[in-house]
Amino acid sequence: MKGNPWVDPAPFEGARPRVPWWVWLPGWIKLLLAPVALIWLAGRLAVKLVLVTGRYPVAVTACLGGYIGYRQFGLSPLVLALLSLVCALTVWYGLDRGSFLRFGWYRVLTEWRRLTVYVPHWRTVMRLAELAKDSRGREYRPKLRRVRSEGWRDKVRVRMIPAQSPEQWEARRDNLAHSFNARSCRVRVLRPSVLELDFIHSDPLSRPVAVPQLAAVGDVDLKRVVVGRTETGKPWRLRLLGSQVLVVGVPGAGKGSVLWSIVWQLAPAIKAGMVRLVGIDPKGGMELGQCPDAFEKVIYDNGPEAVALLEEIAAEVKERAARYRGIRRLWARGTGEPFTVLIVDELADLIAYQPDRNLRERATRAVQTITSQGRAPGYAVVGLVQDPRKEVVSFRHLFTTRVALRLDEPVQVDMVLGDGVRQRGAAAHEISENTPGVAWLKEDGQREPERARAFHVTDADLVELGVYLAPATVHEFPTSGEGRAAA
Ligand SMILES: Nc1ncnc2c1ncn2[C@@H]1O[C@H](COP(=O)(O)OP(=O)(O)OP(=O)(O)O)[C@@H](O)[C@H]1O
Repeated sequence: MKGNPWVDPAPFEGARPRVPWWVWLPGWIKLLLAPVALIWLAGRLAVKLVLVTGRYPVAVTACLGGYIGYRQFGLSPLVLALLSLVCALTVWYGLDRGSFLRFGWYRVLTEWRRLTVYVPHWRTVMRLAELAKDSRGREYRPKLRRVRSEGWRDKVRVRMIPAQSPEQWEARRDNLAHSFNARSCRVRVLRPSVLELDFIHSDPLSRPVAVPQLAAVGDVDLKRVVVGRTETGKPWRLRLLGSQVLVVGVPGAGKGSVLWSIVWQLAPAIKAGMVRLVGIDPKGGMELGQCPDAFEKVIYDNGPEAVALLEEIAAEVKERAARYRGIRRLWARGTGEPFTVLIVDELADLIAYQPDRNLRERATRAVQTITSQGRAPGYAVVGLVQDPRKEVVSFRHLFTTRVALRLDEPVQVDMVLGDGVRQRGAAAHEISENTPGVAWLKEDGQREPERARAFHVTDADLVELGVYLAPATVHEFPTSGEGRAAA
């Protein structure tokens, strides 16, 4: 026999079976601990049952009610009760659709989506999206908390794992949206380590929002001027008193509708003399010329006249601020002086594209004075811009309310709304061309951006506005002699 027939076996590479620690305890200790373990298990089961009932109240009530009804009364009364329930729900839907959806349908939808979409796929998606982590043989997985469906979106609360940051979730918004069959996903931070994900299924702002009736009396809250509707169905309230507003959007994005929605809502106050509008439209009056009666003064170019108007307002701001000093901190209607809104249709034409350097610098200085000092003495600027580049509006930070309508590039969203706002879901560059007037809004001091659509102010509405604001023509009453002669 040649050589040694013995071959070394390959080293054992299988994982050793992990056995729970209590298996090694002596039998008598196991016996002693058995009742404690049973009580602990029963407690866990009770907690689970409470959680399931809390998460699926409609399903649990329906199943339990159905079962008890069947045991007590039999099948026919149960079918009859079901039919009556369907009739009652139909009547409820017919009488008050809003409350039916909110308190009925969306609750059912919440439970359905939780059960069929989020719970079954949560673990796999977290692992594949690398949002779950393994450390020392233990898996750390983000916890799925409350789910609320509102039809057009699902709000899903999540508890992050230790050492995770919201940015990691923001970087995976698209992955999450596709994994859970949604059109898009937004990430909001609720409190430390708790996030809320919005899974968007449809656009509640796809239809234009009609302007409301013109109010007859002149009581307008200048801190909450309603200029449209937000995607949650609430009014879009724009702050004018104590704020400066910058509206940015590509041509055709609907800047005109934001502008005219503001004027529309201010109309009663303008008529009552509480608000004064001043306008500059460097595009030759294409926009503001549609309803000149709304303005006390309006200039249709970007030349010396427009600059003189800006300087006149800047001087007024300084003069009024000097008078208010030590007396009041913010304009109020009790002062008897009108609140002034300066509307500039294409701000860049005045402060960036103006070829005359002297005029450009004077205009820039005046606009800076009004925006930086006009808050307290009751002056608001509504500046509309197509191009948000830095050199175009170098003092964007002086505008405390920014409105981003449809934009071309993601970087423009950061320029308008500020750094990090796009990551929180404000995708103004993704607004569809088919929904002009839809915008992302951000006010200083408010963390989360909001999505809204301005009222659709049609040409017919502008005619109505013009008639409403036109100075009353006073016809001389015929004297009795003339009256008789005419007769
Ligand atoms: N809120 C809105 N709802 C529905 N349609 C709108 C809305 N706003 C604007 N539109 C429609 O979109 C088109 C472009 O609107 P608009 O002229 O206001 O855009 P713009 O941004 O002012 O454009 P430009 O910069 O060229 O003046 C118009 O046909 C208008 O009817």
